Amino acid sequence: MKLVVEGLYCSIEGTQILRDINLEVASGEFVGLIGPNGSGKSSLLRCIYRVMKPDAGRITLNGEDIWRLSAREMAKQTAVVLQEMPTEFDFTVEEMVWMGRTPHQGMFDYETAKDRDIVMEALARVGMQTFTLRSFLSLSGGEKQRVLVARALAQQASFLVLDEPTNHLDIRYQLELLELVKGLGVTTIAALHDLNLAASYCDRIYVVERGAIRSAGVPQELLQPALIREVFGVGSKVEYDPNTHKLRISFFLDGEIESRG
Ligand SMILES: Nc1ncnc2c1ncn2[C@@H]1O[C@H](COP(=O)(O)OP(=O)(O)OP(=O)(O)O)[C@@H](O)[C@H]1O
Repeated sequence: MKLVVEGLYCSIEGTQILRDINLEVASGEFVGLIGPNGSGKSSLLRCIYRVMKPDAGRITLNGEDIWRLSAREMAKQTAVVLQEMPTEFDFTVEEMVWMGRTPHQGMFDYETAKDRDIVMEALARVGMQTFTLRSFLSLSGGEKQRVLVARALAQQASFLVLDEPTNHLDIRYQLELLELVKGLGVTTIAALHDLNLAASYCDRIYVVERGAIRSAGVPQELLQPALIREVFGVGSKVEYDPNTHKLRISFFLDGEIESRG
């Protein structure tokens, strides 16, 4: 599944939030969005998963304008994991994950053994298989996050949209979740605050700044101290770790190094 965003403009209540956004996620690619608070990452993702209608521009999945897809087709193709998913009613963990199967079922279809296997496997993959009957609202933030990832897995979508998916997770689950998603080989776009995680898992990264794409590239070329300073206003040291073959970025505020030295 290939995502293309072309010339996207979006405003909320008369204020322009996104301007002239152009980006692509190739089939099977894991692309990250990074940028300061309020830069427009979530708004861009909202346009991509079709809850916000742009003023201008086009978003296509495999060449098809997403606004021409039915809600059901859209739900079959696109799974979304947000930081805070508002839930009006309390469901059990299992029920939450079953919702991922809804777009695949007809109106009079019963749950099949295959659906059940998919749901249980999704729960097992995020380590939540012993929580099936627990109330979703009673879970910790990280447990909720893992259930929402299980729901996305159960949906078996070919395009994943993740908005800060590691927000509530402890370090082990952060790594496991990103390994898991990466291992699916599904086209993915993810807003990530943690630049080290972005550097480790993204094939390419777009930098969002004040509602526009400032730059894009592979992590090793893009994530340089000069860019990090200009975008995030902090100093940084970027090193290549020969053991993990990943970038390791440490951050400091101006004056910190001198005052400690
Ligand atoms: N419903 C809304 N009404 C008014 N302004 C909004 C609304 N939603 C978002 N904005 C504004 O749009 C801009 C972009 O917000 P957005 O949430 O997309 O940024 P973000 O990069 O995801 O931020 P963060 O890193 O803090 O999550 C911000 O200035 C925000 O205040």
